[in-house]
Amino acid sequence: MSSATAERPGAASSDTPILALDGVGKSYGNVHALRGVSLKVRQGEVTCVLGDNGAGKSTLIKIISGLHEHSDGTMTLDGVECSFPSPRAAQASGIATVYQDLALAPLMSVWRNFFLGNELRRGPFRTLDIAGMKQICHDELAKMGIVIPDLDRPVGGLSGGQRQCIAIARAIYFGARVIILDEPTAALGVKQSGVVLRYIVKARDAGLGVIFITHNPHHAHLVGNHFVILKLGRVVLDAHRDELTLEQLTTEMAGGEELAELSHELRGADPGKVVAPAEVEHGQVEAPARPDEEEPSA
Ligand SMILES: Nc1ncnc2c1ncn2[C@@H]1O[C@H](COP(=O)(O)OP(=O)(O)OP(=O)(O)O)[C@@H](O)[C@H]1O
Repeated sequence: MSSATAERPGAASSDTPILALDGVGKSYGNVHALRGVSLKVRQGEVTCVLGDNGAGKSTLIKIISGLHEHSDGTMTLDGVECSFPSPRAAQASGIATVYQDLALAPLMSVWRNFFLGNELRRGPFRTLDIAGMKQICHDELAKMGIVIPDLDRPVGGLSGGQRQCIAIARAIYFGARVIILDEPTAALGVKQSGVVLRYIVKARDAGLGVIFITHNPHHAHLVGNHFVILKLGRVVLDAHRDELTLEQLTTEMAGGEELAELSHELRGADPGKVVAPAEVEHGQVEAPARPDEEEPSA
């Protein structure tokens, strides 16, 4: 397995995915967090990775972003086998990760955050090029349709959606080709989620390969080109947009046939009361006994 830092991958044919995982597994001791996961990320597409708690989404992000190495399978970048020994190596290969906590400094201004750790300097004394940074920050945000009237404002005073967009714009400006978004809409209301979803579409249309990690099939279906559902570390669904309706995606996410069967059972047990599957799933009500399990009456 070659290191991504050792050589920049060569020219790839247009239908080669930017990033591909083939049979990737990851074990922590005897816990198999991921097993046989295959995934293709293409330029100008949004690949949605959905899954419940413990499905393996964070582990997948960690492998692609260079925090953890995979135990099995292969990962290729532009068709060349690779692994990322560190987040810096992944970044150098054009893979940027925007985590939920965003790695933004809330008390610093918008433009300072945009350049955090990559400040522009000029002149013999290498002084900060403040005017240059503000101009670039303004232009880059404007290019993606983000209007923030005062770039000197602390980032902490902006809405969650705006903060997400700044973190995404920053990653794109600093050369990302693949951008991993870790549940970017999870903590947002409907309106703010809309801001971020529009921005995901802009990143896609700018030619990036977007990996959108989410619990929310509605958000995924609005922007996704293809959908992968993880369950207990395995891929249980991999489908393109034209193969899958929102209803099918929602059903698959909710547990698919298992949940339908349970719902059917519960209705059968007491036709007068329809128990929502979600109530059972969240332990709010106990599943009643199946009619065929009931004690025979005396
Ligand atoms: N460092 C670790 N050591 C041991 N087990 C781990 C470790 N990290 C994750 N796991 C296990 O691997 C499985 C997948 O976890 P992971 O965090 O990737 O899931 P997830 O889909 O991101 O879940 P969530 O949405 O709750 O964050 C879980 O069973 C988890 O307990």
